Amino acid sequence: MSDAVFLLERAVLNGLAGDAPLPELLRRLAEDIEAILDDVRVSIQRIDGHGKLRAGASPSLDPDYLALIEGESIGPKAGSCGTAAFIREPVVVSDVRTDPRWENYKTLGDRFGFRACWSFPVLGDRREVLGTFALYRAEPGLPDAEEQGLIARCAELVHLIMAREQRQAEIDLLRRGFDRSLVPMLLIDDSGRIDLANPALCRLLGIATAQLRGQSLMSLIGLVERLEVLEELQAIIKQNLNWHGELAMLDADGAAVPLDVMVTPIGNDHRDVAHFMVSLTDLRERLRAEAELERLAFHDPVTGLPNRSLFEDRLSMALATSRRERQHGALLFVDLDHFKMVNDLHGHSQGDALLVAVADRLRLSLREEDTVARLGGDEFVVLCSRLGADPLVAARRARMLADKLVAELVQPLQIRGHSHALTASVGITVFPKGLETGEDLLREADTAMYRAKESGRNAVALFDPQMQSVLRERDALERDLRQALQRREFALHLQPQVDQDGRVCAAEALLRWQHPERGNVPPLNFIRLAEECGLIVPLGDWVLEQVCTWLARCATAGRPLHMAVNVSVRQFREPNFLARVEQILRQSGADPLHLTLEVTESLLIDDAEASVDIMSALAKLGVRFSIDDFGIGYSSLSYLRRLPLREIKIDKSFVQDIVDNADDAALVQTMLSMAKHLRLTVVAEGVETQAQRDLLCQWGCQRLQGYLIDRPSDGALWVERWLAASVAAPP
Ligand SMILES: Nc1nc2c(ncn2[C@@H]2O[C@H](COP(=O)(O)O[C@H]3[C@@H](O)[C@H](n4cnc5c(=O)[nH]c(N)nc54)O[C@@H]3COP(=O)(O)O)[C@@H](O)[C@H]2O)c(=O)[nH]1
Repeated sequence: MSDAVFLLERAVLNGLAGDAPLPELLRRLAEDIEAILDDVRVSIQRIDGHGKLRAGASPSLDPDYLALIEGESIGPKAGSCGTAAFIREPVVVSDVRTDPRWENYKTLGDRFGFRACWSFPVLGDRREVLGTFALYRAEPGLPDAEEQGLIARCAELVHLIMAREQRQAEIDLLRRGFDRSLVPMLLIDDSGRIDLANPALCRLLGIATAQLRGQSLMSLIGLVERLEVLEELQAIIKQNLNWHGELAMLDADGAAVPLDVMVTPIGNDHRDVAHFMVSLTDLRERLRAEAELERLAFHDPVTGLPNRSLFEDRLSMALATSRRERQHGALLFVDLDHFKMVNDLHGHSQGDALLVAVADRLRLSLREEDTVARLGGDEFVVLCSRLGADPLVAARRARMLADKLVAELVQPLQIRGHSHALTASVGITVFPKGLETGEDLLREADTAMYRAKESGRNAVALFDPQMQSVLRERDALERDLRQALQRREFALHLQPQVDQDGRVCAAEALLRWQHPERGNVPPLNFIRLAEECGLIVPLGDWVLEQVCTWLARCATAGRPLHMAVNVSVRQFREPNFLARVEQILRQSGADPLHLTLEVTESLLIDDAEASVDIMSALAKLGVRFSIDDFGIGYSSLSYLRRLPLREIKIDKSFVQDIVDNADDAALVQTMLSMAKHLRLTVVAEGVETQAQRDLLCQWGCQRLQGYLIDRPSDGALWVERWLAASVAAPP
């Protein structure tokens, strides 16, 4: 018998080595066992994933019997095989007629000619049940000792066959998963050679599987990272650890593909690391999205230039570097002159296109290491580092650069069929000076830029320490200004306007600030500041309320009079300006026909459409509009025609020289003739001499205002005098 067993084993091992299919191996084994043992019928069954008995190899059992037990569930009373599979122990039944485990099948023995059935579970590597190996005997009884030995050995052979099959199935499943996975994967050996690469990886790199197999993983990694990766891999081989990191691999065209990489060492049973599983995630999309998010967060959407937040970051870095390196840099604040006019005249998309062109010009005029950013609107800033160790040299270089930028911007720009001639005002500040912050520098450059604007635009101004004290003074003035309204430090003066016969036809309200320490602060020193910090809005309301109260008082007293109030652009642009004027008129009881609002030409430059609407609404109520300081700003006849204007005021700078300067005389005459054509009343302001008055009257100027007639004086007293009829009224 032992020879027979030996032959049996050899046959099975040969079959396994020869890759014979499982059904054939099982069938051959069953036949060989039946040939060795007398009067036995062999049954080998498999257990499927649902715990059901499935046919394996049963060469001599009745096919009808096999059909009956096919698909039977395993359980505690499921015959010898079903029970053995269930309890994972041999079930040796000497007589199926009487054994309780055959209770449900007891007639089958007689019907198919067997009485004894000895069954052995076949367990897998993880002690899972793979199948059963059973011997049926026609007579009742138990196996003798020799048979038991043979049966145990045969059960092991069945185990070998089934376990190999199971392993193969698992390998096939894993391989299919590896091949079909969308995650790019590689299997490399401990020398870094690629054993397997799945199609997802081949697609990612554009390299065929055959080309990848046997290639070194290092050859796919960029040169720069190669050494680092090699060291890391050696470390994980030693320590048998996972590695997770990011690196770039080269695709078929040699382009670097950024990847998230997970390397898992695969040890064998002896815990020796022989292979590594490498799974990869393509990071391109994520990096693109991150880059886009960053671009949106730190760049201006119109020009693509860095925005304020990125610029402030670079500025503080540049400041720190300059201090460390004892070098000087400069910050240039570039503001386009009258840019709003482009938006108003040509629309916002033209304005945007112009901003893009300006950004390009600025970029092209600078060194690569310089930064140009857009802070918003028509404001650009330029940051230049390393302009020299000497602050004076740095200032000179910054000035040269600013002159170059101004000259560049003045060159006409052709945009969508329009030629734009821009000018810009540039403020410069050099750094470092002391312990100033980036915010301080921006304020300094801004202040210098305003200096440039004041000097007539299209100019460059350098911030100097003197400006610093101006800045400090400005801050102090702003603090005082904020308290001045509550402390009732403001007063309103009135200055009369007369007709050619010297009769008073109106009075202009002029604001005065009586500061307890500063004394009389002239409007020119605080109106712009009040505009910048928004205080002009409550202040303007207060002026309007005061004037309307006087208007109502004069009308009620039977001495009605026109009064003119200066309205600043900031005040006019308040969303509720129209409603506020209506409310003040209503509450005071003043007649709108007696109120004139003096606006400046800049109101017509910035957002003219909105101005037209508000002015028209107020004009419908009867309020008159006058263009103040006419002639010094941007005058466009087309605007004048579209606005509900009643009056223009010729600026005193023209009036003062009409006697001696032929050009100014000609200009004033032109203004008068234009006003006549447009049927507008003209008020000449700043009339100081009789000669000026005579000329103006001779040229047809209807109204005059100036020190010659009367100086501005306390409004309340002036009104009292007017009511007492001691001021001449028109007939
Ligand atoms: N938004 C507001 N602006 C106001 C208000 N009150 C005044 N202002 C503006 O401040 C500017 C300066 O005003 P002021 O110092 O009062 O100067 C005015 C007159 O005093 C001055 N003037 C008048 N006659 C003569 C003259 O013969 N010679 C001479 N050298 N100056 C003279 O001119 C100024 C007239 O102002 P305006 O007609 O408005 O131009 C001034 O621009 C005001 O707009 C306010 O309440 N709100």
